Amino acid sequence: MQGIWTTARIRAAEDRLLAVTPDGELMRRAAFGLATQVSAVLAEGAGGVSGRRAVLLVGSGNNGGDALWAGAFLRRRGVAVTAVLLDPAKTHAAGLAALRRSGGRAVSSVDGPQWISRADVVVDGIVGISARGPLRPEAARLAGLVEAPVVAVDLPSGVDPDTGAADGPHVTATRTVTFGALKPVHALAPQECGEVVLVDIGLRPSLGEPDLYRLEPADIAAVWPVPGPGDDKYSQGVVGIAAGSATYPGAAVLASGSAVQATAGMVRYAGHAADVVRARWPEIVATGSVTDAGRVQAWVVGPGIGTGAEGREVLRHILGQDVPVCADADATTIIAHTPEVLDARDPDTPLVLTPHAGEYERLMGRRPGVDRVAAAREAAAKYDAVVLLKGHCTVVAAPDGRVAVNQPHGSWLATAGSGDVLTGLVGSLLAAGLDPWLAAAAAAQVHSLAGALAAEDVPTSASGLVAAIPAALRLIRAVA
Ligand SMILES: NC(=O)C1=CN([C@@H]2O[C@H](COP(=O)(O)OP(=O)(O)OC[C@H]3O[C@@H](n4cnc5c(N)ncnc54)[C@H](O)[C@@H]3O)[C@@H](O)[C@H]2O)[C@@H](O)CC1
Ligand SMILES: [K+]
Repeated sequence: MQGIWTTARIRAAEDRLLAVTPDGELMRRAAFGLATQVSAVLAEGAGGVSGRRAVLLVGSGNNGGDALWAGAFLRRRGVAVTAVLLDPAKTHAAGLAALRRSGGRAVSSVDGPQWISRADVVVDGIVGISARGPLRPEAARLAGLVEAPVVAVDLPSGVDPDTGAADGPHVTATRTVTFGALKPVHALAPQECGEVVLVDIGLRPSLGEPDLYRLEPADIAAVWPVPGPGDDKYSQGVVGIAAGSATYPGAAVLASGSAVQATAGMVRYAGHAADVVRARWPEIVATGSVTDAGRVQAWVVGPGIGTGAEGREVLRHILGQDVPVCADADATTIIAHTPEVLDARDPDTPLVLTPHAGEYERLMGRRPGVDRVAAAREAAAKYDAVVLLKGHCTVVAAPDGRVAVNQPHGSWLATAGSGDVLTGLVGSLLAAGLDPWLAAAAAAQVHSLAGALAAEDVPTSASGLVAAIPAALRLIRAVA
């Protein structure tokens, strides 16, 4: 699993490492890695390195120092380097001296525009992990003039390092070069960061346990259930799907189909869309009611069941079965409006909730806000459940504090019925006995990958998503 650390933890680790490292050594390592990446962007975008023009946007902190030192390294490779100093009196002195010694130029922000307009690459050293809030007006004005590819130092300035919030003027980078460890911004603001490159500066041993995680293909491949020689249809876990209605059978077909595609075990369906489900997926054992569905190892409940008395009874029955439950869509609304249905649940039985922002508001009485990690954690604690908070970057929080952030593959999942597919994936993994946090996080990753594969650069549908699940799993197993 890829670890991610909050800036407070990073700074504490940096302090420990700085105390045992020669002066300036960490910044030198960071700047060298940065210069290598700027050269690569020049080579790709401007067809070469020597003779190309780099402009550094330099703020008052060490982030600007990194940019200046990188500028000195770039000079050695024949790059024409101009530093635009946003706050000349507070510029990192050693970095500026190094740049000047190497033959680089420094100008004030008044002269910035003429250099920015001719740049082949712009290096964003405005602010790093110590800053909060959007770009100040002068930096925002200069950043707004940039047309060349941008390499962000540590993070795109103006984006919040710990929440990824980009709710004011900010830099949007082609590539972000970060040092020592990934910070939350890199997982939570992928569009602003562009490609993220991690430069090792020797920080890892000082860091301790991560604050957040991102599953890598190998993590998913390691836990995704595949049948072994001793398996039969029951031994791999049977998932029950309580979804859809006679009028709206779509949710039932999508959630059930997703479960069929995800794992090799058995899928049972219970509800008013049994005929439609059976016709679309003949391998499913379908009945009209949850009370005669037969034994399952996990339940998916909610999409399209309605929020009235019948839906409430279905949910209450399922929560009382002592098997893991993924409660989605209408089930979330029922829980929000009549939390006493949760009394039917044995507290030791895993529950996964999968709210989008609107359902989150119903559950918690407030919008998730900019700190989506904190929002998911709070809901997980309140409901003693794994909470999968949907969004461009899905956040999965467990009641024990573990948080995973999903890496999106485009925005193809913004399509009707996409959530039903995700629920089916979560349910089939719960039935296979996965840890519920891992099940939700792995399902979210496979879901977004399936979306990208189904779309292939043109919009897809939820049905396309269901069809692409095997391809997503094949790809994950291939790259793991
Ligand atoms: N500490 C270390 O060991 C290392 C730090 N490194 C670099 O140092 C950076 C952190 O440096 P600093 O702690 O000096 O902080 P920053 O470079 O993030 O700059 C903070 C400064 O920016 C100003 N500022 C705050 N908010 C602002 C805003 N919204 N707009 C404009 N200016 C604002 C403040 O005056 C503050 O002095 C990292 O991001 C990384 O780039 C790297 O060199 C690796 C090693
Ligand atoms: K920056």
